[in-house]
Amino acid sequence: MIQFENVSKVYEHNGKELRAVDGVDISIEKGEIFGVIGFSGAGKSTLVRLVNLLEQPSGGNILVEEDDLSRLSKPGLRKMRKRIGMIFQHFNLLESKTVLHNVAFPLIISGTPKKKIKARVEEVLDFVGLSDKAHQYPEELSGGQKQRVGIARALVTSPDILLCDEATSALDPETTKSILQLLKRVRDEYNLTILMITHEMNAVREVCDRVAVMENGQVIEQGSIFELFSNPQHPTTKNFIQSVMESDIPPSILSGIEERGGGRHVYRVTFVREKAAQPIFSQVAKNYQVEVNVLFGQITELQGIPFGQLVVELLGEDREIVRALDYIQRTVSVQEVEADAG
Ligand SMILES: Nc1ncnc2c1ncn2[C@@H]1O[C@H](COP(=O)(O)OP(=O)(O)OP(=O)(O)O)[C@@H](O)[C@H]1O
Repeated sequence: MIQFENVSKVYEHNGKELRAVDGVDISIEKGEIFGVIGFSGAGKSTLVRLVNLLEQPSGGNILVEEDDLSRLSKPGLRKMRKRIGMIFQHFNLLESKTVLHNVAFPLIISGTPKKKIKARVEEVLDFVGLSDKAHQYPEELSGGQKQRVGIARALVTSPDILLCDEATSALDPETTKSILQLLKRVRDEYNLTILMITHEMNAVREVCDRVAVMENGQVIEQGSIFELFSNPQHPTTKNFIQSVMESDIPPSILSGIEERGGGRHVYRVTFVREKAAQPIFSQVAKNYQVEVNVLFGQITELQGIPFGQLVVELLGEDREIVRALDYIQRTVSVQEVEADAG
């Protein structure tokens, strides 16, 4: 549906070249919610501006289905703009206009007949749950309600792509959740393709099917949410995941390990899929002369798949521990924990 092929965007800055987007290859399927995550300055907004036709790439191609965005004729551009809706971090609503007028605005400027506008605005306001706010003004709404107006306005022209630029970054966690759920409904009921730019891993984890991690204009890693969370490769990806997974061992537990002799038999065990439910440790305790002391951990779900990490200490004779470890490693991934590394 949206294809980035070796896309670059170079700016001149103080006589120097700045590669805001640098050789990006991403392929987004129709009906997919695709996240692009990165710290400030990674190039995410530039990437969005290339899709919403505000800027031209310096190199490479962006295809929307069969259309190459840099080769569109003027009528082609107008048509493409209608196919792309956008929502923003600060909502970008017209403060002096009612909710109804804000949502109707894209149809008014495209010369849609009044009757059609009324019916379509009613429909999308109902979809976002704001039918009763149609005659209120933005300043009378909460942040979440304003973003709902933003979503209704983006949907009113029936686009098939929705671009979300930090759409939940100005909202509290509860409101964020409800907006993300609404975006999921947008995808499910209208079969839109959603490109979501964010620096919040929680938002990505909540709704995205796949994600690309950007740094210095480049995609450093991409894959399904499950792949990235269960087996991140790049330190920046690991950082983002740690921000939501609390995989760091708390200092009090680390110092306890140190006191007991430096973490020789402390391991981080990662469970995925059905293995999270397997009673591995009770088997270990039963079959080997080893006690299992669970120090820290959490089990969660990613895209409906169980995923967990436990930090365990194995107590017993060295020889038995080696045998027990061998058994554990046959089923799940095990990594030794250094007391000072976590
Ligand atoms: N019009 C421009 N002219 C010159 N440099 C630019 C321009 N737009 C962006 N940049 C630079 O390109 C790099 C990427 O910026 P971009 O805004 O795309 O990053 P971002 O990941 O969206 O960050 P943020 O979340 O802070 O907006 C930055 O170094 C930025 O300073």
